[in-house]
Amino acid sequence: MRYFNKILIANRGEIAIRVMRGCRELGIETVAVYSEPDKNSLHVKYADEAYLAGEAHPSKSYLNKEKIISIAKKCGAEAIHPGYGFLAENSEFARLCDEEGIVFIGPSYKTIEKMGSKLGSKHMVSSAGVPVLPYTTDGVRSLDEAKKISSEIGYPVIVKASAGGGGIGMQIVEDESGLEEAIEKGMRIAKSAFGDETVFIEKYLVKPRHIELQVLCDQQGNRVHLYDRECSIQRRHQKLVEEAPCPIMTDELREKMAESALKVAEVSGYYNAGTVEFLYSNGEYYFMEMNTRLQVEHTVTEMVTGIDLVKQQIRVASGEDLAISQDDIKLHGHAIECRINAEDPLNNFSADPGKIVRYRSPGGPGIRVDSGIHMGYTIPPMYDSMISKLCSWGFDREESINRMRRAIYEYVILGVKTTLPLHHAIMNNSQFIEGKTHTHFLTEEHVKKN
Ligand SMILES: Nc1ncc2cc(-c3cccc4ccccc34)c(N3CC[C@@H](N)C3)nc2n1
Ligand SMILES: [Ca+2]
Repeated sequence: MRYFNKILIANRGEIAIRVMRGCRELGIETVAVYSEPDKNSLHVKYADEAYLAGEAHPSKSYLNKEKIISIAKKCGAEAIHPGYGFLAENSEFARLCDEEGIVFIGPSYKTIEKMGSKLGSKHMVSSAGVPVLPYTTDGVRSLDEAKKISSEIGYPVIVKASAGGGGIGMQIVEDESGLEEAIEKGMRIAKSAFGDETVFIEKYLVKPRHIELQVLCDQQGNRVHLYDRECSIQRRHQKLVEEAPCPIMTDELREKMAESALKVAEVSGYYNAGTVEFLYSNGEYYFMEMNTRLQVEHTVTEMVTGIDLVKQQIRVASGEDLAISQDDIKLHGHAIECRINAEDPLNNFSADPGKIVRYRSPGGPGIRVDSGIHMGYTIPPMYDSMISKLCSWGFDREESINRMRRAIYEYVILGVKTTLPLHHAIMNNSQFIEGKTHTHFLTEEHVKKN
């Protein structure tokens, strides 16, 4: 079954190739869009057709909604897959696609808009009984009110941007004396980063774990979950290592979190693939936000369930019923993903673009490499520094760690500095091996000592 004749992939790098692979397996023609510096990149070579979207700066190319839609219309693409980042969670782009009669492969623009507000989505899910941390339901409107609510919540508290993402603008407040400045700073950053200064306050959890549930819904109200992922090893809110399933998950906790995730999908009228993010601490979990896109780390979920999320996205976007029921989805083994970034971990992770002069990717049992690079490729400086995702699957967590160690040893990328040495250290770190990861794992000295 083809679902569509032609799909335009409005992205670049590894995720553009990943989506094109799903299309190719379904016999669907692929259209790439590219910026000037990307004209010789792999995703352009891989596609059946390719069109120049514009200059290097994303606003002129990968974020140029009108240009992308006009290319889709000109080449007869019936649908657009946005990947992640760029326009993936841009409700205006999804609305424009609807208006032009082009299928946006993702949820409705109304759902994207609803879940884009941290405050709005908290209200919606908490009234449906999904656990959330105590928070200022109407955002912060006055300092006095904020002081009153923060003392009720109990310090430490955290100030967050409602329209925000990726932890931008977050301010931790240890006691009331720091509240006013934190609110002012949070509002200023929220205004400049998201054009919306709304901030809210919630209870701050010290060293929580980041556990997220993958959901997949069709347009007829059928919804399934594809289990959990743990993404606690982050640096400046950039995930570095993700794994499935979560190492500390119990059957009881999983059942409750999956039920909550499906409830979030239900009340938000969600369809297509989505991820519900929770923070976990001391046996309790709390809804954080819902990501209305296919995520970078969808790979580990695919490896432990055997389900191709991109092909399922395409299927439900065409209006078909879900082809799988909850009983069809079984967890098998354990998978880990290491994000390989062209950054220097010993120089504050500063980006290190440049030409790849030696490249050999690993392989063998249980290894998956999703990358957009090749020998001789020059990594451009103006895009995200992630150049490859190294994934390993094992019968259990221990085997998946051993295979990841082997793959890191085999992986040769010369010409740019990368995070490979950091991943080597993490995969040999006793705390990680015991599954005791939390969100401040990387900030603690022990990783550097290894
Ligand atoms: N109420 C409350 N308490 C502790 C938190 C701690 C973090 C956090 C901060 C730094 C690294 C993290 C890694 C995994 C999961 C969470 C974090 C956090 N976020 C939100 C955005 C995400 N990238 C990090 N929100 C938090 N919220
Ligand atoms: Ca998010």
